[in-house]
Amino acid sequence: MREIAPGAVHVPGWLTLEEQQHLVRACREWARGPVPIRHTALPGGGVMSVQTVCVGWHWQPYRYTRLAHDVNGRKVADFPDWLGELGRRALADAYGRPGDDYAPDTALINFYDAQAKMGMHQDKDEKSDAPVVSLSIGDTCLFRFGNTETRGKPYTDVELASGDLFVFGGPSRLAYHGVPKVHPGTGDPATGLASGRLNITMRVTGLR
Ligand SMILES: O=C(O)CCC(=O)C(=O)O
Ligand SMILES: [Fe+2]
Repeated sequence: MREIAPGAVHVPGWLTLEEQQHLVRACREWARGPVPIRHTALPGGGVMSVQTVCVGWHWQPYRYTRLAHDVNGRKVADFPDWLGELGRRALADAYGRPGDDYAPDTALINFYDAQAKMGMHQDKDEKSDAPVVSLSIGDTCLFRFGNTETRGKPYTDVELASGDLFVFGGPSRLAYHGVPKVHPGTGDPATGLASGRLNITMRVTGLR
């Protein structure tokens, strides 16, 4: 366990292999629908290189909706209780305090192939300051965790490997972060993911 910045904690190897396998199966199911995984279209006309599917609430730049207007208009899958339970355990382990009051209501599941990246951004479309819980499975990536003021330095580069937990909340909740690189072929196919990287972030939207 390492504190990267105040409120930002990296816990390597947090998920068991069985938990990773369970998450891979769940993500594969969500990727099929009711709202299929897609490269999110950006307002400027571009598309994201990662592929994303959401549960609980659908995220499209730059808001959450119940219906996926930018995909097929359908309602995304419900946020399952077991995922919230995993989120509470993650928070408790990362922060060393009870996570009982943490009630994530959305998860974004990102799939990165060998070329995919994510630019420096803030997770700021949530109307709650509750922490973000991030789980990684598959290929290791370079995760860049910065500051709340600018996309640039100072930042800390962290390698996120399969099974790693990263939590950011408190003074780090609005820190810029991104994924400049995925290291292809570094994941263990025993997770059920033959190639690429999965990242699952749980959040509290603050919406109802
Ligand atoms: O893939 C990651 O580790 C980060 C994903 C992320 O920042 C996001 O979905 O907002
Ligand atoms: Fe993010």
